Amino acid sequence: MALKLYGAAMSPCTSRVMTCLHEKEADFELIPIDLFAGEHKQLPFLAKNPFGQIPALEDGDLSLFESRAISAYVAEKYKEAGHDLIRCQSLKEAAEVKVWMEVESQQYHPAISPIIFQFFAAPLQGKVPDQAIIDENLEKLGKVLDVYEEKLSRTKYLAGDFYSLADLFHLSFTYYFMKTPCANLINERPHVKAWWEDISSRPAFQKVASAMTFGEKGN
Ligand SMILES: N[C@@H](CCC(=O)N[C@@H](CSO)C(=O)NCC(=O)O)C(=O)O
Repeated sequence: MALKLYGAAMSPCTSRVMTCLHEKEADFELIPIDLFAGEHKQLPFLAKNPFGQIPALEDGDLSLFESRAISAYVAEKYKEAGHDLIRCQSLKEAAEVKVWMEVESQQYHPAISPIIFQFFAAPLQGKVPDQAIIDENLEKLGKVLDVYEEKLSRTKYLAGDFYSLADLFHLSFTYYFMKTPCANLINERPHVKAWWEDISSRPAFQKVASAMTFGEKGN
């Protein structure tokens, strides 16, 4: 039975889950939730995520929210299909994947998401991007990327010489980041730039990126 993913194709958190579903060749249906109409802040959606944020996933009687947890569930459920994202054959490799999934959530995301908000969400609320917030978070993100540059000079991907869920977690917010005037923060770091070009060219993400139209005409 097809999984039901409630969200919006342009939303980076929904795109994170869709990328994982495509890597696992899982059958799913995207059920649009209209953020602009505030559908995510009302029932029935609130019964799927009490925090009123997309995405949420339903798999039979199982209902999940939090894009990273949903992605980890999908990667585990479909571990025999598509690309191995969690390295469950190797305790050590799986542990490295867990480290870098946390690094994305605890170090990378808190620095990059305010920048994405300023460039893509604030204008939708009639505000101009706040340069002080952008600059403060660019400095934080630069420090995180310095760590990535060193690690990626030793391994092709973050957890090792294999693409994993840890790399995948970075795709959707970084995709929008590369559309801002700050893209040089990635491009001026050669190993990070090569990593980004490699992971963002994967077919599973290319399928998702074509619908990630935040900030384009009419959105
Ligand atoms: N930690 C959660 C964050 C979800 C989120 O911010 N969702 C956004 C859209 S994706 O950028 C959202 O629902 N924004 C509307 C709102 O917060 O009201 C996750 O990873 O699923």
